[in-house]
Formats: sequence, structure tokens, C-alpha cells
Amino acid sequence: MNIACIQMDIAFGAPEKNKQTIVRYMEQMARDVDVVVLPELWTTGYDLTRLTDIADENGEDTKTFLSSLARTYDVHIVGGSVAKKTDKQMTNTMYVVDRNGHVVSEYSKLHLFKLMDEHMYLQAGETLHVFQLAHTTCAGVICYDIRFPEWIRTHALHGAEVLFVVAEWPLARLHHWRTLLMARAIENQCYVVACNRAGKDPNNTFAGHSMIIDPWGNVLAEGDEQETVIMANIDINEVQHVRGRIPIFADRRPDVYKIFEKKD
Ligand SMILES: NC(=O)CCC(=O)C(=O)O
Repeated sequence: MNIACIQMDIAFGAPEKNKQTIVRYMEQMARDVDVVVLPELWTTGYDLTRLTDIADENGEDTKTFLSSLARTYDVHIVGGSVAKKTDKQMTNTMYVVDRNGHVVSEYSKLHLFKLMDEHMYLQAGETLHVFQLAHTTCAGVICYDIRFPEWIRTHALHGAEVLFVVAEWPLARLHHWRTLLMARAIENQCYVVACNRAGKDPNNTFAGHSMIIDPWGNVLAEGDEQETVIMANIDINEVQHVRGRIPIFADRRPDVYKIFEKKD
């Protein structure tokens, strides 16, 4: 499976401009890849104070855009995330579209990041995110979610062999980003495909360093801090190979974990 992450700079609060950037990259490389991954909040960036004007109503515009790209370029798309508005709430929502243009899944960020004011504007999601793409069981989470190993493990226990992470992760915590991604790959013995944004907004400079990591923790591809596309070919059989070598899933002791589970 050939995977590409579009580590784009995101124009602040300018969905149409950001769509043009994605189309430009698709034209350059999508025909050579099976799956394209976009970053978090790629339509608006963290322009949270203007979300009532610029968020996508029911995600309709995003779904139409991604479906059309997927069909045109014959590629699966893990569509980063966008600010979605309904008449009840606003969420940070990921859409995954297969190469036939069908929306195969939707997930809203479970853990909102207070340091970037998300809790003041957005509602948290409440669902697991496991889906099938290219005959492979995958999971998708959003940025701050990677700090919660129990959440990622839940997806692995539901069969995820590839974990997609979409992010707007600041440069100030680059070492956390790289370390957490590697840990999530090693401890869950899965591929981690992480697409971060590059560039700046009025409050943050972002880290870039999108990464594709194999189930043994080897880094197959990594960006620098500039806008770029990273690519790698992944062999899904490697997941079962690594899981056979050190059988952590068989060796878990949930019976004992349950006894000592700390109740809040
Ligand atoms: N957009 C985010 O969720 C950022 C998370 C982050 O920066 C962190 O340190 O965690």
C-alpha cells in the first residue's frame, strides 16, 4: 500500500485557498499512491473565533470535495479533519473516503485540547473509529488523542493494523510528537501514519515532521518543518509478523488489570 501525507501549510480561515493547495498536490502525486492523508482542521486552521461563519455545515462541502477528488484520482483519502457545524454543535471531524468516492467513516475528536481553546468552541466526540480501507482494518484519531494510550489500545484491540493520526501539533512539543507516535506504533505493533501541518498561525508555529512508522518502530518516512509530501510503501503482513515475534496481545492480563482499575 503506497501512502502519502500532505504536510501542507494551512491558510488561516480560508477553506477555498486550502482546497486549491490540496488539488495542486493531488495533481502532482495522487496517481502514484493508494492512500492520501491530510492534516487536522485543514479547511480553517485554528480560526476558532470565526467558526460559526466558516465551519462546514454538516460536513457536506467537505464530503463532496473529498469524494470527487477520490474518484478523479482513484485514491483513498483519510481526510484530515474539518470544523463541522450542525444546528446543535460544532465538532473537529475526520472523514474517510474510499477510491469510489464513498464516505466510509466519520469520527469527531474525543479529547479536546484546552491549551488551544478547543473546549471553548467545540464539542467532543463519543465514538470509536475503526474502519476498513484497502482490505485493511484501520483506525483514525486526531492530534491530542495520541496522548491517551488507552484510547489507541482500544482501537488496536478492535483489530486496527494501521493507525492514522491527523494533527496541528506545535513545534514547541516536537519531541513529544515523535516519541508518542513511536511509542503508539511499538506498543500496539501497528503502522502509524501521522500527518501534521507545517507553517504558522497567529498563535503557533507548527512542527511538520509527519511520520510513517512500521510496527517495529522503524521510521519509514519523515518530513522536516517545511511544507512537503512524505510517502512510504507499507506491507500489511509485517503487522502479523511483529505480533507473532513478541505476542503482546496474547500476553496481556486484562483479568488482573480489571481488579486494580482505579475508579474516579
Ligand atoms: N491540535 C492538538 O490537539 C494539539 C495537541 C498538542 O499540541 C499536544 O501537545 O498534545
